[in-house]
Amino acid sequence: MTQHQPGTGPAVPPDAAPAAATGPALAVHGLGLRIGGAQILHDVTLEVAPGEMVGVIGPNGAGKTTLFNLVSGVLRPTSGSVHLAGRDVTGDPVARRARAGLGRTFQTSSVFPRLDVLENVRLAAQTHLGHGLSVLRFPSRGDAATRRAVEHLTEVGLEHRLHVAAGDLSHGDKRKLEIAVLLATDPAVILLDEPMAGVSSADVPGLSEVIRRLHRSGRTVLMVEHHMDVVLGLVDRVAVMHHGELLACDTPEKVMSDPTVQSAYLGDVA
Ligand SMILES: Nc1ncnc2c1ncn2[C@@H]1O[C@H](COP(=O)(O)OP(=O)(O)OP(=O)(O)O)[C@@H](O)[C@H]1O
Repeated sequence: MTQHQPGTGPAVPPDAAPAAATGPALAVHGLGLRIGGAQILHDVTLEVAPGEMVGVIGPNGAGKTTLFNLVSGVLRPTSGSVHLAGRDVTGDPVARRARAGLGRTFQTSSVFPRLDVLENVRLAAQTHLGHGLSVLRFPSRGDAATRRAVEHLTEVGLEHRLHVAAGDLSHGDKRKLEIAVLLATDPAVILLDEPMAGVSSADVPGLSEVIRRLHRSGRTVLMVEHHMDVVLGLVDRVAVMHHGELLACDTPEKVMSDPTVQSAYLGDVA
């Protein structure tokens, strides 16, 4: 098994924190968000170890997206902190967190539909390597960005679709492409925001396998996903949100046998 070493790519971001050998890759402590009179998120504490995959589940409105937005920097918490590899990034905007190694996919597709599959990933690789964001560069197969793009497209199983327009891919393949785009930026921690959203049931097993491979390659992943069977079959631990709080975080087996969690899903918890 290849162990991914975050930040060892050719272009190490100048403000990237050195990986803490023993500490969590991602830690949120006492995280809260209050908007007006409403406490949207309340005192969430969660740590994700390097190489660990944690799923975040919960009923609609539980606070999963809010947690992701606070971790990625889209929202600023009104209490608590976010640390990446031991570095406090609570006050950092999205771009700075991204440079520090936090990569995120979104619920809605974020690829360039008219560019082909290879170009989409090559652009991300080119930018990460410091070569700028231009489709007008004339890549050759030996080009570092192109090689990197092909490598990541192979990792997600799209190596046979390099010259298909991204807009012509199925939802499942678009999600794989988004993951390849993310990998091209060499993220230390990957946030997957509902990767199965809009994906046909026929595409779910293939996409699940891609996510499983991400995990097996040693990457650190935090994933929000509504498909419980998908989450429970993939992750090391599952965090259950309810009414803006973290109800439980443990192995899938322990969490699913927890009476509080069962009540939350049956709607019994106040
Ligand atoms: N900007 C905001 N202002 C007021 N309320 C908000 C705001 N953002 C989110 N909320 C509320 O906070 C709660 C949590 O929302 P959030 O979108 O995080 O839940 P979720 O678990 O991701 O739900 P879903 O599974 O439906 O996507 C919801 O009740 C939502 O209406």
